[in-house]
Amino acid sequence: MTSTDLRKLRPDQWDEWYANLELAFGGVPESPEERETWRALTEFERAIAAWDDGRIVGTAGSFSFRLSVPGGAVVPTAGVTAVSVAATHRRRGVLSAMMRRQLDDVRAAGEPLAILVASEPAIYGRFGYGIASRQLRAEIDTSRVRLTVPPDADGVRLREADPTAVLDACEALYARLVPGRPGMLRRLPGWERLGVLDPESRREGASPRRCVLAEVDGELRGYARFAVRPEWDVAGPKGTVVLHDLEALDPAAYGALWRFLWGIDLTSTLQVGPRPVDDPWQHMVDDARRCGVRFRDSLHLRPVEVGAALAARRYAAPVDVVLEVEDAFCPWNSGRWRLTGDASGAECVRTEAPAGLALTVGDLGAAYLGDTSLTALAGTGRVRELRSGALAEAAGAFSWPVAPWLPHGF
Ligand SMILES: CC(=O)SCCNC(=O)CCNC(=O)[C@H](O)C(C)(C)COP(=O)(O)OP(=O)(O)OC[C@H]1O[C@@H](n2cnc3c(N)ncnc32)[C@H](O)[C@@H]1OP(=O)(O)O
Repeated sequence: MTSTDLRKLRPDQWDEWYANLELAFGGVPESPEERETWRALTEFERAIAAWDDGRIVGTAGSFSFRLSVPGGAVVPTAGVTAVSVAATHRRRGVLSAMMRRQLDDVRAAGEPLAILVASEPAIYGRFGYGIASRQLRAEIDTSRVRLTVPPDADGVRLREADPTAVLDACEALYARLVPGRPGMLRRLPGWERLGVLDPESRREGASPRRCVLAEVDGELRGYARFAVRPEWDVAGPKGTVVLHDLEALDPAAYGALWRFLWGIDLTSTLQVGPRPVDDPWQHMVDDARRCGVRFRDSLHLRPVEVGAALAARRYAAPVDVVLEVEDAFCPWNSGRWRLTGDASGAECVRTEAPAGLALTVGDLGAAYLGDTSLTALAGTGRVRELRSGALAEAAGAFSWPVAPWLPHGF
């Protein structure tokens, strides 16, 4: 397939475009509520359709996000989405052609980063994406595991509310947290709807979504959206609390919300996720083994413009290192870059100076948000130290005290 078969999507072609995507994901149609949400969020200027014989056989799109990066900046970022190729046209290079077009477009738009959530992690490494954040999931036996919350959690008032009625207030609280946690997205209007998108087909026997607010002196300090899946056996109740999302501004509200979820009557399991890998509740329990904690890849990130991407974040320690970057898919990034920076600012410019560290653009993407250590990547042999001391210096600088986390897919 050649790039001439790729065209920008027109609004009247959305149904066919989306049907290709649904078929590639198994063919179970989404609910009208889900379809409407995604149609409304589609940015047609950024959506690609691959055509063959008058039919759409490939889809790809992207959202214009702003991604929170270490240090608090929110950076223009392409959120790659809706990638599919018809089963009849697989493994003929349709995906490769769409990725080529898309990354060229992202570069032309001046966005230094591209991110995605992969259906299968093996797909995107060849296009220069690295795994930049992980997510935690847990299945906690709340009948056995004890939770200890800070004493001031007693001063937090909890109140249940209709999730849709309090959506704006919850979104305003979420927005306050974005700069403090790399990997979160500054959401455009409309994206907050994901928090209450709750089709019955996805509930798996659980209740409609509920929302509990944590307030102190009438001020919103946190919220949790959750559902309850009731279940009974001969021994009695053994229901499950399904936590969808939880945000809090301080430890008191955070503790009060977790204690509430832990203690809902007639339940003995709390299903959690996706959460940050450094979620503090893990240090508030007396038996971490009965919490069924699992981790998996979350955000895949690709520096589209290495210089602008590295200059946009801050560094945990002073760094002055020349990086020899290898980027086979976007060769404009290949070559040597001098990165200087610290916690207050950074610069990354082309240089002819000898390199201290050699790495691929995918490994740079993996390290970018501070989750993947350059030292660990050096252990794979892919990151190579060319100047003594450069690895320790760069690894310390790229690390970050708050783990990156993407709260929701897209
Ligand atoms: C961000 C998102 O939207 S993630 C969603 C991705 N979509 C899906 O998973 C839906 C189901 N799958 C599909 O639609 C298709 O199989 C796709 C999009 C994954 C691949 O499309 P194709 O057109 O077949 O890929 P293409 O022919 O361009 O393959 C390019 C390379 O990727 C490899 N590749 C393709 N799919 C996979 C996969 N699932 N796992 C591992 N490697 C893969 C190919 O083998 C090829 O390798 P090569 O360059 O070494 O020869």
